[in-house]
Amino acid sequence: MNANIAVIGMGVMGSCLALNMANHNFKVSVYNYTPDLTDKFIKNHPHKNITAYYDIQSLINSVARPRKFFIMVTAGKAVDSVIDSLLPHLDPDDIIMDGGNSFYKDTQRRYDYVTSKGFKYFGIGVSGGEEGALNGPALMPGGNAESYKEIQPVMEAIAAKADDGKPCCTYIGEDGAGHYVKMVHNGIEYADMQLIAEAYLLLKNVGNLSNEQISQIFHEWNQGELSSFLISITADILKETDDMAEGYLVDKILDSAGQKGTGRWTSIAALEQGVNTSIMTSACNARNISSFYAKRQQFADSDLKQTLPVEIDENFVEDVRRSLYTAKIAAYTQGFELYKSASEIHNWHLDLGSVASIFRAGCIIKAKFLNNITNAYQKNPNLENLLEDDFFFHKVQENQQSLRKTIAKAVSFGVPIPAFSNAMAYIDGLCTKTVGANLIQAQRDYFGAHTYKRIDREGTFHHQWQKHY
Ligand SMILES: NC(=O)C1=CN([C@@H]2O[C@H](COP(=O)(O)OP(=O)(O)OC[C@H]3O[C@@H](n4cnc5c(N)ncnc54)[C@H](OP(=O)(O)O)[C@@H]3O)[C@@H](O)[C@H]2O)C=CC1
Ligand SMILES: O=C(CO)[C@H](O)[C@H](O)COP(=O)(O)O
Repeated sequence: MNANIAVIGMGVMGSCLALNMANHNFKVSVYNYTPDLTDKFIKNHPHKNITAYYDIQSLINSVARPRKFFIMVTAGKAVDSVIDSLLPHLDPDDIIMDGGNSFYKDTQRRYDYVTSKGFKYFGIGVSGGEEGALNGPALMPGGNAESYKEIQPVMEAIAAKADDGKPCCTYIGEDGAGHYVKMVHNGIEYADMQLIAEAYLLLKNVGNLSNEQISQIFHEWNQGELSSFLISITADILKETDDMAEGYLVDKILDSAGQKGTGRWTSIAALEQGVNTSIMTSACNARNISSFYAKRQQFADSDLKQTLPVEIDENFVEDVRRSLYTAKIAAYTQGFELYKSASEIHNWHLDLGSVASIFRAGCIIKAKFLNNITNAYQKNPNLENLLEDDFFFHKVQENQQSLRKTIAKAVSFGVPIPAFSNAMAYIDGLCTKTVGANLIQAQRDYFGAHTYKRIDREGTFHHQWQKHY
């Protein structure tokens, strides 16, 4: 068979992507380094456009030139190992693609390595989970620009389609750009999920609402400006009854969340770049503190926490909704600031409007709201901060009092809401002329002669600080 493409890695994502390609009439060769997974896949999903191979040489021989290999294996050493197994057998201009959640610096290294051998390399961000991989994910390809035309037909065919029919796939930029964009997508995903979890906690613990009531609230929110995949699945999750015992499943799930690393990488990249992604970082930290489950139970049983009474008025649920929307705007603003900074540092020329537009369908953070972000960057591709766009400026102006009220109630009641709080602190930090950094400058100059800058004249100065006490 002269296949159009080979998919390597028959795990959850690789097998679904292979089926998606085959369903779009591409001839697909599939391979997994352990044969059992390949056998299982072929047995469960026989398809006229899919052929399985059990040795790498036969797999390579089966693909039409320039050959295209889509690797979908566990991120890390497995990717290097698959690349090394391919390289000795390739012809010039053959293309290796890595669709896993690889760290973008690994992708930059692999891009240089594979390109130096005369072949082409793409790091492709894939989002949408199992369902997206099968029926249409959002795809973020980064790599050799001149070879993009070779992979574009298959990528655009399998990608999700937004409401305007456009594929949720666009060439992102050179080397690690695609994986960088996916990494920050996941950072935003962490923030979105944490904000939703905080809204849930407030409705449950402060509002004293039942799972059924909260599910209905999320379902209603999903009909309006908060409409998104994550809000819709939250409404479903809260309504789900346990299949092993009485009651709701969500109440039986351990209150402790793990993480594979992409959210943490986003925060580290942001700190390296000097960009504030406090809402994403607070989401990572919230997962961290959730994992100290036993310690939290111990402290909760002590009377260390002292709270204040809270009055709930009839606007409480609407205030939580407005808080969630405002904080979500702040989280995306931080994410897109990070993209802008990375684009300048790495010379990627990221088209932020296109990035927002490919998140409109297929991916985990897909949301109605992404149309507004796309519009903002279409109006002004050089927008420095999303809050400078009229739409977002007015939304934050209209809704922020709700966020202030909600945070005050949560703090009084002792409900931890780090993402909401960081969103407010970010907005206030941006909108405040004096943030206390004059004192920080003075302290640095006092203890380390680091010098300081003045408001009334150019230059840097050092002062002989006196001990007054
Ligand atoms: N699941 C999701 O929702 C999403 C996942 N991703 C990313 O996609 C990638 C794959 O994820 P997923 O399909 O969920 O993971 P799975 O665990 O289902 O599959 C992993 C695959 O990698 C193979 N593999 C593991 N080690 C090696 C190795 N040393 N050499 C060759 N192949 C190896 C496995 O083969 P075997 O089982 O035989 O060891 C299997 O085919 C990851 O990078 C993940 O982060 C991206 C977006 C969404
Ligand atoms: O990439 C994804 C979705 O976009 C994956 O689901 C990702 O693995 C989720 O990250 P984590 O396990 O750290 O929550």
